[in-house]
Amino acid sequence: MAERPYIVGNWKMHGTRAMLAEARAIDRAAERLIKVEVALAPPFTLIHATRKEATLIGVGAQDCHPADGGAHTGDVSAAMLKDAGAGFVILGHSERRADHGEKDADVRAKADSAIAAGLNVIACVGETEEQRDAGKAESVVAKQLKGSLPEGEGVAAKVTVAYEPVWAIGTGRTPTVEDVGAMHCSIRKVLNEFYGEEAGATIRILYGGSVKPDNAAELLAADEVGGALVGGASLTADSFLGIVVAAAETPEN
Ligand SMILES: O=C(CO)COP(=O)(O)O
Repeated sequence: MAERPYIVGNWKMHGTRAMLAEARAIDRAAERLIKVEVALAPPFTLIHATRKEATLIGVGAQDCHPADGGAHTGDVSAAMLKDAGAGFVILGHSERRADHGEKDADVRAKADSAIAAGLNVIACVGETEEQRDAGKAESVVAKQLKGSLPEGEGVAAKVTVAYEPVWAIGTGRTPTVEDVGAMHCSIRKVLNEFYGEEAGATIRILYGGSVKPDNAAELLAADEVGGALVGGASLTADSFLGIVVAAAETPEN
């Protein structure tokens, strides 16, 4: 894979303005770590301020509404995110699927809206522990991809996929490197079928779920892993930069 590894911090529902110091420190270090593409997805309330504090790294959001605007109290449109300084949006995270009942079709509608507004999309997929134990992990993920990825000419260039096994999020447990590689190869096959081989091959597939500085190197070296989507370990510059450094040192895969 020719592209730089992509390391994205998902701050979830964490962070007040005090966290901007972390964003600044991450941004400053990113200047030296040019072999890695670094981004943060803070909560909505910090997007604009993060964009102003951190000028080198990518800044994105964690969700958007599928409509352009209108009577949707409490929601935020893709165009508003763009206006606030976001360059991308994470969609279909398992916490949104669980907390808000988001279905694949909702994720696709949001992705269409985000791309129309000029944002890139990180589309999240992943199986539950029960599904993995039943031997259905790859088929569940393939179905999520086919149902939630945006379609259309030129769209693949705007898409990143994040594989996040639900049982590995925030638990300290991770799949084996072999399992990550097998799943990422299976995702690559689906992407090649869905977008055509040329476009499908360019999409980065991130791994997410309990990525820490001490396990990042081996997870990032797994087959077809193009980076990481990091939750807990992205909340301090120290631990997040530990992962970014591991990515900078990982040979291309
Ligand atoms: O959900 C995640 C990132 O989107 C992963 O979270 P943790 O890194 O805290 O397991």
